[in-house]
Amino acid sequence: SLLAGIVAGVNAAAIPNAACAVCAPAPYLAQCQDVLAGGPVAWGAQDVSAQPGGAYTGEVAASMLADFACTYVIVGHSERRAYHGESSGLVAKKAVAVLDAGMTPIVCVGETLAERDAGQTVAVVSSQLGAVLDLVGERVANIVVAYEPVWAIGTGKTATPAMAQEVHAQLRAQLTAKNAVAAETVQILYGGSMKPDNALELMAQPDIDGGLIGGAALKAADFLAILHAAN
Ligand SMILES: O=C[C@H](O)COP(=O)(O)O
Repeated sequence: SLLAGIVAGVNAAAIPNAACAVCAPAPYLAQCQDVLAGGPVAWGAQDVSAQPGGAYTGEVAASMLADFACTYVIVGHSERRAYHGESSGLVAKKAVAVLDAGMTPIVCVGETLAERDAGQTVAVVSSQLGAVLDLVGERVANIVVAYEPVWAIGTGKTATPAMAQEVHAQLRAQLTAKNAVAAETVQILYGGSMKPDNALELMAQPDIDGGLIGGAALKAADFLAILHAAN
């Protein structure tokens, strides 16, 4: 019913200047394909194996996600890094696996509260993004970056637009140093308690190109309100 609500809302009103996708847990991707194929809402996965194939029981290879016509795959979400011990090196391998399978990785970076308080925000996110940039090479144009301060995820605490823009500008500069042409079009999303009432101000920032929405995406009306803010 969530997918149907999103599709109905996207079809009901013109949203010419924004695009959206739903990234679902792997068991629901067939359902995403059934409901969303041929429509304006793309879909993708929340994680992937770094291995392209082989005997890795329980893992979901990028080729399997491609079988369900995923456009996007989130890699390096802070919950994967924190609860599953994923290193930036592993996240980079996952990004490459996604690209190799013809999909777009959404590469998440972000600092913890302790890291921010220690003045390490830029060093942390630069290191996380740098590991990916080192491995994807000239395919940097085909990635999406998501800045998600860990302390803002699911907490109701949102980075102020100025705080978020500061980090986004830093990430843009890092992308520019890698490939100036690609950096102009790589989307940098903000995630962390983005809601209908703060989305417009966040996305008005010059280097915030959209949102990676968690809790607010679980209500179609809120997701659609954020999409209209993006538009
Ligand atoms: O992937 C989404 C992020 O974890 C943001 O979650 P949130 O909007 O519930 O804070």
